[in-house]
Amino acid sequence: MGQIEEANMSYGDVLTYHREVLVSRLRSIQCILDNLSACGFVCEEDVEIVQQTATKTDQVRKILDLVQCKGEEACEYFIYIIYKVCDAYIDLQPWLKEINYNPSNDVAVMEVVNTDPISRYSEKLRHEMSRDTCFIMSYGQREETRLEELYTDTLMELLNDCNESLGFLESLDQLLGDNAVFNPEGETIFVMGDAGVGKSILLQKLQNLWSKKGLQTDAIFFFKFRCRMFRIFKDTEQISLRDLLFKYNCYPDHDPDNEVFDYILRFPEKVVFTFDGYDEIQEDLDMINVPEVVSPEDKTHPLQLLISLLCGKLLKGSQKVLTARTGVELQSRVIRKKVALRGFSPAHLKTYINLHFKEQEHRELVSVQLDASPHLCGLCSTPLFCWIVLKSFRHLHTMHDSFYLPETCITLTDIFLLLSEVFLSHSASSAPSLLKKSTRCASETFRRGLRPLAAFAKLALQGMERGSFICSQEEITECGLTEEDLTLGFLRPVSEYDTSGGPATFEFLHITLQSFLAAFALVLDQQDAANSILKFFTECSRKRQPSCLPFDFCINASKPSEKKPFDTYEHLQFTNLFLSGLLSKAHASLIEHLVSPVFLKKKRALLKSYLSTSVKSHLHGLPSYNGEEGKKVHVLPNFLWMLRCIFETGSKDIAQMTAKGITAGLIKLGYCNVFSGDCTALNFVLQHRQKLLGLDMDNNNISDYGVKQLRPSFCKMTVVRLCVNQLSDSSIEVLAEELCKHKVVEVLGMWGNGIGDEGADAFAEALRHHPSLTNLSLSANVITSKGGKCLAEALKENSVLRIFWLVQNEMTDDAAPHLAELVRANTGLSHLWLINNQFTVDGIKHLAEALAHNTALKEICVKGNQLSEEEQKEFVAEKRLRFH
Ligand SMILES: Nc1ncnc2c1ncn2[C@@H]1O[C@H](COP(=O)(O)OP(=O)(O)OP(=O)(O)O)[C@@H](O)[C@H]1O
Repeated sequence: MGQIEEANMSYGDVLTYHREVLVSRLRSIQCILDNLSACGFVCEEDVEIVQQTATKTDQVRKILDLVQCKGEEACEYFIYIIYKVCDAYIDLQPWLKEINYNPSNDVAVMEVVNTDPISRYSEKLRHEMSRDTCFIMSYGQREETRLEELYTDTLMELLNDCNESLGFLESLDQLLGDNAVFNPEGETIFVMGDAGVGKSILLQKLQNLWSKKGLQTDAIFFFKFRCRMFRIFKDTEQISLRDLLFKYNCYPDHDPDNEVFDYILRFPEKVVFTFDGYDEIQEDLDMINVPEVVSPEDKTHPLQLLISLLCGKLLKGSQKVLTARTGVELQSRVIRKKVALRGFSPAHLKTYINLHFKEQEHRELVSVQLDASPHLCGLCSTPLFCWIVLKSFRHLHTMHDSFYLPETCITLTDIFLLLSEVFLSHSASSAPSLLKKSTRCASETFRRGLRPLAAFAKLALQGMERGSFICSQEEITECGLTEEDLTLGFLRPVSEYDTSGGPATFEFLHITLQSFLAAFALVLDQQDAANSILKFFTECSRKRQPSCLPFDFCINASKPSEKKPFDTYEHLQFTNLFLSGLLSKAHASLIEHLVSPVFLKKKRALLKSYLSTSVKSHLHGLPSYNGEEGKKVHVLPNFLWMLRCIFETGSKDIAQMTAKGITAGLIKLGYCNVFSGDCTALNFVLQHRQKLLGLDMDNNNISDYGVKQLRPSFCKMTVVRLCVNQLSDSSIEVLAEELCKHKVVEVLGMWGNGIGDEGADAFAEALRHHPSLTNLSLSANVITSKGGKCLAEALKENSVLRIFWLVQNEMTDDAAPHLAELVRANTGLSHLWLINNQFTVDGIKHLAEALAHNTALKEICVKGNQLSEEEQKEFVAEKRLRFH
C-alpha cells in the first residue's frame, strides 16, 4: 500500500487501513470536530458523544467511525483537515506524504477553520508580538516612531569561538540560520555589542519579522524576555517553566488539555527565545548553583530556568538568541554561533539619516555637518548616539533660528546634554512661542528645568547605587517627580515585569542616560563630602583587573566563576565618564548656573588629582615585555576608560602626563573594544607625546572614522597595526598621505580589512620610495590583480621593504608577471607571502623563473593557490617556493 491514486482506494478504505496510525497520532480533536460540524458532517449530538468518551484514543476511534459512516466526502474532508492544519497535526504530516495525499478539487473549495489551541496560541503570540514591537522608543511618550520607518541594518559580524571574524551577516534573516555555526552542539546564538549599538532593536526587529511571518523559520512560538526581568524575583521565589513562558509572555486560551505546553515540550525546535541584556544578570548568575538537570514540571528559581534553557537542559533544540555587552563572556560550549554588532557603516548612516529626515533640506544640512566631522560620524556609528544627535538636531533646529551641530570635538557628555536640553525644553515653563523661533540659550533651559533634572538625577543615582535599573512609582514620587515630569521623556514605563496588574514601574530611556543623570546628581550634590564624586571610580578599580588577551576568551569561557575579561560595571564606568565631562572646563559656564562655582572647583580639582594619580599608577603597574619591536606594554581595558575620561575632561595637563607616562616603545590595545570615537581620545593624549611610539590596535572596531581621528598622531608612529578594524580604501588613502609626509613607520599591519584596488593603488605610490617601512601586511583584504600590479610595480623601487604579506586576497595569474618583476628587481625583499590567492600553475611559473634571478629572497609562500599536488611537483627544484 502506498499512494492513494495508485492503489485506487476509497478514502474510507484509507481510514480503515491506517486506523492504527491515526488513533495513535491524532491529537487536537476539537479542531476536527469543529470543522466536521461546521460543514454538517456531524451533528451536535455526535460531538457530545465524542466528547463524553473517556480517552483520547477512543475519541479518535469514534470520530473515524462517524466519518466513515457519513461516506466518502466526509472521509476525504477529515483527511483534508489534517492536511490544512499542519501545525496541529504535525505527527501526521509524514503519513500524508506516505499516502501521497493531494486534495481533490471538490474538497479544496471547502473551508477549514483552524481552531486548534496550538495554532491559536501561535496566532495570539504573533498578534501580541506585532503590537509590542511595532514602535521604537521615542521622546517622552509623546511621539512614537514605527520600527519599520527607522530600523536600519547595522554591521553584524560573525565570529568564531576565539572571536576571529567569519565575515558579515547579510541580513537579519540569516541570524537563525546555520551559517557560521562553529559549535553545532551549542544551543545559543550569542549577539554582543557595545552600549547603544542596537542589540535590543535587533531583537525587536527579529520579533517583529516573526510576528509578520517575515522570518525564515518554521518556529511557531516565540518568547521574548529581557534579562533585567529575572532580577525582580526574590532569591527564594520558584516558578515553573510553564509559568515563565505563559505568565511572562502570553497565556494560551481555550487549552483545557494543556496541549500547547505539551506541544512545546515535544517540539522544542518549533520555539524561538530571545533574552536581551545578559550583562545585567551575569553577577546574579555567577552566584547561583546550577543543577545538572531541571525537569520542565519542577518549580525552581527563574534564573535556573534561564540557565537550563540556554544550556539546552530544558527544551533542547529550541532556538535561543542572547544579547550582551561586548566583553561579557558565556561558556563556549553553550554558544552555537556568535555575532558582534559593529554599528552603522557609512552607508547605513546615510540610510538612517534619510529615514530620519523627510525634508531634503534637513538631510543635506546634517550630512554636510557630519561630513565635516569624522569624530561626530564615529560617534554616530553607534545608533543610540546617532539617534540622540539627529533627534536633538531636529528639535533644536526647529525651535531655534541658528542651531548647528557642534563642529569640533563633541563629547559623549555633549550628546547627553543635548538630549537633556531637548527633554527639558518640553516642559511647559520653557515652551517656545509658536509664532517666533527663539534664540537658543541652553543654560537658561537647564536653569528652568533644574527641579525635575535634579529629581531625575537623584532617582538615577539611587538606582545606580542599588544596582537597579527599574524604579517604582513610590521611588519616583519620593524623589519629588510629578506626573507631568514623567512626560518629559527621561523615563518610560515598563510593563513586562508585572503580571499582577500592580502599579506601573519605570526605567530610564536607556541605561546610559541613567549613568549620565547619576553623574549629574554627583555634580549637583552639595550635601555630601566632595570626594563622594569618586565613589564609582573606587568601585570600578576594586574590580579585578582583567587581561584582554584574545586567548583569555577561550580559556575563561570554561571557568564560569572567572569569566570576566571585561568588567560588567560599564554603567558605572559611563557615570565616571559623564562626571569627567560635566566637570570639564568646557561645561563650566553651563554647570555654574546650576551649582555653586566654589563646589564645582573643588570637585574638579579632586577629579583631576584622582585621574592623574590613577593614570600614573596604571601605567606604572603594566607588565612590559621585550619583543622584536622593542619594549611593549599590553594595556588593560580599564586604560581605555581612563582615556575616555581624560578626553571628556579636556584637560591638557592630564593628557600630557599620560603621554609622558607611556615609557614603552609600543602599546598594545588589541582586543580592547576600541571604537572609532575612542580614537579621538587616544589622539588627544598622543598629541602630547614627544617620542616616537608604536601602536597596536588589532582586532577592534575603529573604522575609517577612527583612522581619520588618528591622523595627527601618525607622524609619531613607528608601528601601525590596525588589523581587523573595518577599514576601507578611504582609511588607506589617509594613511598613504601620512606615509608620504612622515617617514617614520617601520611596520604596517592592515590584515583583515576591506582594502581593495583603490587602496592598494594609493598605498603603492606612498611606498614607492619609502625609506623606513620594512614590514607590510595587506593580507585578508579584497585586492585583485589590478591592485597587486600597482603594488608590485611601486615596490620594485623600494629597497627597504623586507617582508610583504598579500595572503588571502583575490589576485589571479594576471598579477603574476608584475609580482615576478618585483621579485626580480627588489633584492631587499626577503619574504613574500602569497598564500590563498587564485594563482594557477602559469602564474607560479612566472614567480619561479624570477626567483632564479634573486638569490637574496629567502622564500615565496604560495600555499593554498589553485595547483594540484601533481602540478606543484613541477617546482620541486625551486626550494624557496613553498607550497606547504
Ligand atoms: N538598527 C537600528 N536602526 C535604527 N535605530 C537603532 C538601531 N539600533 C539602535 N537604534 C537606536 O538606538 C537606540 C538604542 O539601541 P538599543 O537599545 O538596541 O541598544 P543596545 O545595544 O541594546 O544597548 P544596551 O546594551 O545599552 O542595552 C534605540 O532605541 C534606537 O533609537
